[in-house]
Parts: sequence; structure tokens; C-alpha cells
Amino acid sequence: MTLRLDALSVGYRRHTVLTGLSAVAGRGELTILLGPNGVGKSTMIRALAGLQPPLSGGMSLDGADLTRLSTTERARRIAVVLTERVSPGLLTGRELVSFGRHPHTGFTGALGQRDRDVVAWALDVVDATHLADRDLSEVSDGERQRLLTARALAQEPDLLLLDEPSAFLDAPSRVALMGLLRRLATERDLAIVVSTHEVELALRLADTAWLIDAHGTLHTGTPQQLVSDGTVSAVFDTEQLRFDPVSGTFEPRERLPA
Ligand SMILES: Nc1ncnc2c1ncn2[C@@H]1O[C@H](COP(=O)(O)OP(=O)(O)OP(=O)(O)O)[C@@H](O)[C@H]1O
Repeated sequence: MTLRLDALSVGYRRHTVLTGLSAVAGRGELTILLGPNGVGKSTMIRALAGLQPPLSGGMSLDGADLTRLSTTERARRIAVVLTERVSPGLLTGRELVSFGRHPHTGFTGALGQRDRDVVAWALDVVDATHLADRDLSEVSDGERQRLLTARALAQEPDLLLLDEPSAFLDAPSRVALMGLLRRLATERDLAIVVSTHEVELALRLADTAWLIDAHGTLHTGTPQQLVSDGTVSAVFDTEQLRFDPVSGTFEPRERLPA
């Protein structure tokens, strides 16, 4: 039960961003997508979510070709959280999260008791119950990010994609969110792919890492494999900072033994 990429190319009409992407993200696993700025992480997440067509190659979920899923089927199976600001309109937090149930509700769109229970669960699990009755126009960036994550969880997808979900969160909330994603992957048997710049934290918690280097090559493996074979250092080390495989943190070069 997996998301599978086969020689996938993603990009834009006049700009191929990444080619030859082959990788697997398993259900029940947290997969992190890492790489320097501008390398193509968001483009890849958007293509996987069906928000832009792939340029070539294949991608499948549990064997089903993702490009051939109907809109409804895609909405039932795949949820995505992007960093883009949403226009809040006149919605409350609960109403926004309730939108996540729409792929599952019938023709009328009316929520049943189970839908309401799932919405309450999603709000609770991202620690946003106190935002349920707040107007979206009045919540902070970090609070809105929690609600968008809750909306995606309310969808009860098989595959959850998140693009830099911690961009607006404070340090404790970033740790909490990544821990929550780790836990949900196992508990809900979800495939979760999350792009992040929180390299140290993500490497500590992930089951699988997809690491794109500056040349656009995708390296995959367990975090431990990519740390010990030097890939993490090759991608992220700078003149000032070096990844220390023992502590799993970036350290100023002068503090480390040569
Ligand atoms: N709509 C677009 N049309 C054409 N090129 C685009 C478009 N959006 C992004 N790009 C380009 O695609 C490349 C990859 O951008 P993308 O946002 O996917 O990178 P990223 O790895 O998510 O970066 P960051 O870590 O800075 O968020 C960049 O060169 C960017 O300029």
C-alpha cells in the first residue's frame, strides 16, 4: 500500500524542474522531502496532489494511476496542505475544517454525526478546538496553518501531502506537529509526505527521506542511511555549518574535530 513514483518529471510549461524521480512512500510511514530552496519540493508536492499535471512518467497510489483518478476519488484519497494564504471569507475555524468532509458527504453536503465527530477529532488532534468558533479573518498565520492541517485530516485521506507545514509555527509547535504526523502515519495507516526545511527534526522522526540535491537528483533511504553515506552533508553542508552525524545536528565548523 504505497505511493509510487516512476521516472516522474514535474515542472511548468516552459520550465522542467525535476526529472527521473523514482521513489516509494509507504503507508504507515512518515516520508520527508528535503532539499535546498528552489530545487522543486513544492512543484513535486503540487504534482502529487494533482494540482498540476506531471510532464512525464508515472505516479500511483496502491497501484491506481494518480493521473486517472476522478476528482471525487482524488479528493477522497489525497489531502494536501500548502503554504499559500487562503482567502478566509466569512468562515469559522470549524466551517473550514468541515470542508474536509465534503468528499465523503452525500449529494446535499449535509454533515452527519460521524462527520461532526471527525471534524471535532481533527480540531482536537492539531490542538485547535479553541479556534473552532473563531472567524478565520481573525486568526494568526500559525493558527490558520493548524486549521488547514485539521481540514486535511478531516478528509481522512490515504495520502496526506504537506508543503512546509511548519512555516508559520513557533519552535515548540513545529516539534509537536512533526511528532503528530509521525504518530498519525502509524495510527491511521496513512502515507504522509511532508516537505520541510526542518532538516534535523525531520531526520530524527521520519521513516523515509527523499532528499533532492542541488542538481535535482533525488536520493531516497532511511534518514540513517542518508546521514551515514554522507548524502545529507553533501546537500546541506556550507562553509560555516557541517552536519554532525553523531549528534544529528548542524554545527559551526570550528566546533567539530577535523
Ligand atoms: N508557476 C511557476 N512557473 C514557472 N516556474 C515556477 C513556478 N513556480 C515555481 N517555479 C520555479 O520552479 C522551481 C522550483 O520551485 P519550487 O517552489 O518547487 O521549489 P522549492 O524546493 O519548493 O523551494 P523553497 O524551498 O524555496 O520553497 C524554481 O526554479 C521556481 O522558480
